[in-house]
Amino acid sequence: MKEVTAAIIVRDGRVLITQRAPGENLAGKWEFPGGKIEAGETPEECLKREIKEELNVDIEVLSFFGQSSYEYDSGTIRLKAFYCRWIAGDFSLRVHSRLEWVTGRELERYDFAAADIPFAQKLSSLEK
Ligand SMILES: Nc1nc2c([nH]c(=O)n2[C@H]2C[C@H](O)[C@@H](COP(=O)(O)OP(=O)(O)OP(=O)(O)O)O2)c(=O)[nH]1
Ligand SMILES: [Mg+2]
Repeated sequence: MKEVTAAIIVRDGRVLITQRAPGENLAGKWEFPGGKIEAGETPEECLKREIKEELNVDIEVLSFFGQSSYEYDSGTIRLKAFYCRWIAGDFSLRVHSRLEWVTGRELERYDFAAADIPFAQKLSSLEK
């Protein structure tokens, strides 16, 4: 099982979502940025490293948001999401094709990776 972390970065009432690039697994799907936990890493360490690698910003990991598992054809993943706060740096796209800051209601319009759908639903219900 792949253990993957995802960042729920909220700023001014909007959450950051990113689109997976062409040629990647799940290309074109939207996700909460993050990646696979490496040996010896805590989920929090993984998330800070991944967000720096992928978006070139520093974050603080605040609290656990939720966990989801999904059996893709490519294998089963367990996704752990954390509320995070941007600390420093300008967002730049290093592995994704797009990023958007969206409200809970707007989340419903995006085609999320299957493992992310429960998170998108939870965020949109928190806003209602
Ligand atoms: N980062 C991330 N991955 C997700 C999400 N939802 C989801 O199904 N995945 C899947 C896609 C991948 O098959 C797997 C690992 O994600 P990844 O491709 O971001 O891993 P990584 O950043 O470590 O990248 P790499 O070193 O393998 O290239 O998890 C999500 O919200 N965030
Ligand atoms: Mg990633």
